[in-house]
Amino acid sequence: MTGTPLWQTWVFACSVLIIVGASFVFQPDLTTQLLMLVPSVAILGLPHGAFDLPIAKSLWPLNGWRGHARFVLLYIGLAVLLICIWIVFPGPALFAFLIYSGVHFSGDWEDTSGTLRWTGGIATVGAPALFHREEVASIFAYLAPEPTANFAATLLALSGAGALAFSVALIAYQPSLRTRAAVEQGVLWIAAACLAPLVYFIVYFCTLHSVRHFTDAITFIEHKRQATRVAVGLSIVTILASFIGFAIMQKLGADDLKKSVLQIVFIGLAALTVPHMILIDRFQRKLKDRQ
Ligand SMILES: CC1=C(/C=C/C(C)=C/C=C/C(C)=C/C=O)C(C)(C)CCC1
Ligand SMILES: [Fe+2]
Repeated sequence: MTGTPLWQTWVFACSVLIIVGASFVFQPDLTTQLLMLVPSVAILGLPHGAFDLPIAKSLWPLNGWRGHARFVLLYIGLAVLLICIWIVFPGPALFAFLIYSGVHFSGDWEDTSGTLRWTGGIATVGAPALFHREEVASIFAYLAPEPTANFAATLLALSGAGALAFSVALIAYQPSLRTRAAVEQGVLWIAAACLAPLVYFIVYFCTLHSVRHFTDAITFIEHKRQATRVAVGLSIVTILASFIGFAIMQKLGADDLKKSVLQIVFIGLAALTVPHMILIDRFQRKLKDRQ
């Protein structure tokens, strides 16, 4: 976005530096990565989704409680529909989710040249697959049949390689592209290379994507206090629910249960992010029209 504050780049770069430093002494296994993922996304990631209702209000007139209820029902209904679609067609659903996520994340570099915007979008999902293809494939295998999961991870790795080569060439030959976006994407690649895929995702999602969305949303929505209270409340409920869920999971120690909890976390996240992505993309278009 035009006038994106520079402190956001610093927050991201410093977070990556600290986490990469910490990863030399502590390399978490998948269960620990999940234990880190849920509260981090709840504390730093979800608030950007919790602003969706006020954002919707700035886009459409949601009159009275009926208007609000209609929006919430549509939002949750769409998420439930997507969970059903995922259960019936897990393979195509995973592909659609990855493509839509890349498009959504490319919005983080909306104020930059078209090409760097797209290399950034592809890098967000392709970079971890390029360096840790096997690990990404095994996470995807919780979400879709194994051959599809493998294929998706390989395709992501190839797209990541393409995006990396293309952006390096672009930045080398076009000095005008040596912008803040180029620095952020460089940091993103370092994070993806050095960190486990989920840890990389936590750092990118929480300290760049979410911070950027959150700052834009808070600038434009009305009733900031009320919206912030809803966002904090939602995060607290999610944190409590996830801790209780994990405590039960650890106690029971059942392998199948662990798998189903993983599926609930990822498919639930995927389903909730689709109505969020549609809304945010509309919101970003509106912001662009205003400028
Ligand atoms: C599961 C998974 C990945 C993809 C996550 C995605 C695609 C998340 C999208 C979230 C969205 C779109 C949030 C919107 O605000 C990675 C990074 C490849 C690493 C391996 C595990
Ligand atoms: Fe988002």
